[in-house]
Amino acid sequence: MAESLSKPVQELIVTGGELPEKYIYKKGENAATDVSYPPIEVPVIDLSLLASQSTAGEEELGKLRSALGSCGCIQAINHGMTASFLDQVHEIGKQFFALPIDEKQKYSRTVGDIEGFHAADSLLSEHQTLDWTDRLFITIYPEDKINLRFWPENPENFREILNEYTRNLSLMKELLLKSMAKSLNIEEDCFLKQYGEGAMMVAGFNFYPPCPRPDLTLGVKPHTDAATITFLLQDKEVEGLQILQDGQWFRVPIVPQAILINVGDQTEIMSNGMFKSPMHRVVTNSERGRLTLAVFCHPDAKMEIGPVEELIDKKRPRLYKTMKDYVAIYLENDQLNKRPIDAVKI
Ligand SMILES: O=C(O)CCC(=O)C(=O)O
Ligand SMILES: [Fe+2]
Repeated sequence: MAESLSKPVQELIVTGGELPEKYIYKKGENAATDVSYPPIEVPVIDLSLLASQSTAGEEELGKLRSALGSCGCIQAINHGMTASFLDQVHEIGKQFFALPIDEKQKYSRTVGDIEGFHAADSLLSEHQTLDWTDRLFITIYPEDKINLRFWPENPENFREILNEYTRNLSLMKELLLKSMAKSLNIEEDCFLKQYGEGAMMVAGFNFYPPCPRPDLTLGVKPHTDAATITFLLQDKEVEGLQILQDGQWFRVPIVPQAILINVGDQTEIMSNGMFKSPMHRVVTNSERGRLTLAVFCHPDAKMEIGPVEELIDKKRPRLYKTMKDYVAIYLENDQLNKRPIDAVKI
């Protein structure tokens, strides 16, 4: 079936609580029928300590290693951004989705594009269940890959705030990738070396409108991220993210002013499985809209990525192949409903 773009969820008119069929998870699938999932305690990491040479710094590296090797995510604090700045980042997303549809559609994705405003899924197969979310997807780094045609001019400060946020995340990305390597006792540039000149950061603003039947839908279906790492600015007031651990779903509580950072498939590959790319999903709720901003970091698609040699030995044989453009492999397998990382396992 050829790709066809679906209607923004915000524009669906739901009468009498009847959802369009293609948003409904059939019984026995993964519908979120219970909102009282247990919380998962995501380790809180103080980024200002990671850079220090002190004992506290060493301890923080140990915490980082154990967190990324188990649940695959951390809540990062002391990242250098103020609470009011993070509120502004959140606000530009909220204001964009509150615009009339005609205004948002000026930035619409067209068939074949990756960037732009769109309903989260475009229908690729007749059997696919659609996510209850609308998205604005834009490349934010490096400058020469930015396509301003997809960058809203409304709200007025959108571009300025997003650029400032990008500058902060670029620094955090470097600190984290170095700290991750240091925590494994390997040379600190090991992961960064696989990045190359054309490394990219892509921002996905997700808006989840209230849904009259949270028991039948998902905001985002279960997936792992293709990225090396993902920075997630959660909604300050509305929960929704869940992580799968040992076959059970846990909700991720909101930690005010923290940035949730999770490992993506490309870090699981480069670390030869030492760090885990967590399976996660988003549930919907009937009362309040939810706005999040996920920023995905990707190495240059032309670079070869693969397990770092120092992390391969007799006890820990190589788990993944070496490849170029993992994102393309990811998309291809995801569309076939296959778990992408399995395609590059040895
Ligand atoms: O909105 C969220 O909490 C998570 C979104 C997500 O998993 C994604 O965009 O990949
Ligand atoms: Fe994700």
